[in-house]
Amino acid sequence: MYNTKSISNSFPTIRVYLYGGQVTSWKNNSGEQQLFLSKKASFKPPKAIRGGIQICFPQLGNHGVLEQHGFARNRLWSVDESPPLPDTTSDCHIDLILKQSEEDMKTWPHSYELRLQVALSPRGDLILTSRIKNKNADGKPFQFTFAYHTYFSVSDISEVRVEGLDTLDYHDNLQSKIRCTEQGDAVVFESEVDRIYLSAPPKIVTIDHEKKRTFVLRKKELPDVVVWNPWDRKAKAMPDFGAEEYKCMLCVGAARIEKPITLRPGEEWQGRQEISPVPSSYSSGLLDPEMIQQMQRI
Ligand SMILES: O=P(O)(O)OC[C@H]1O[C@H](O)[C@H](O)[C@@H](O)[C@@H]1O
Repeated sequence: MYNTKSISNSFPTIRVYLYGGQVTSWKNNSGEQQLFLSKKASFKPPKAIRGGIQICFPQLGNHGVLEQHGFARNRLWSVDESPPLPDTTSDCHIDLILKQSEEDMKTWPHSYELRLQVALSPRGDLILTSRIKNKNADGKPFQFTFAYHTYFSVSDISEVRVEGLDTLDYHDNLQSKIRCTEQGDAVVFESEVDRIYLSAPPKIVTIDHEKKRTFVLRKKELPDVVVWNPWDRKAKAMPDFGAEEYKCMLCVGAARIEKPITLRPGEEWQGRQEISPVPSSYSSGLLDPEMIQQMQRI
């Protein structure tokens, strides 16, 4: 079917599908899966693969006239034969590229190159770098939004909290995108959540209390953050998602939505998301000082 590419840095391994340019698996040194992939995921067009890390381009959600989350996640990408040099010290990477198709030109009449580099750092961090270039020959600029829609695997959603988003404004997709302000010192999950946090700091942490694992997400040129869990009712309504699977996943991903990017012909934009899984020992509402020190060192 669709080609997969795997890279391995002795043990941490990553699987990337050419369909969607999507990372569908990321295992750490102990073979533990870091990303959620639905047991009911479809690997066939026109459905995007439910889980992993989806590349949303040139539109996120329904914030535009294109299909939900744009077309990039539903296209067959190619291996990039002339990739740019990696920004990391890693020599362990996969490079993919997506260019416009005749079909896409009907709805988004632009010539572009979207390059994606998926790299594993020497210590096992996952680094995604996207480069988007305007190749229009007619002199026209184009505008787009973008996201790494990242499905983390978690032990139990009720034991998870996301830190780094306190006091920020967000658009609440459950209330017609109205602008709200985060009141809590962390985001916790007791019902459906579907938000876009605006102008978030470059580091966001997702703490899985039960698993004692923290995902430290760092981002560049991607000011916003998508946070989503469908909860039970929506989970049941999605054909490619198990009714109970909402309990073991959480989407937290770097995005650029509020201020779309405009590129003139020849211009290039670059956006990056880096995830470091670190052990955490979070208990009773207080951060363990050892963990704070460890996170400061990262
Ligand atoms: O079902 P999908 O098209 O993959 O979208 C899954 C989710 O993605 C984002 O987080 C949106 O904010 C949600 O509204 C949407 O339900």
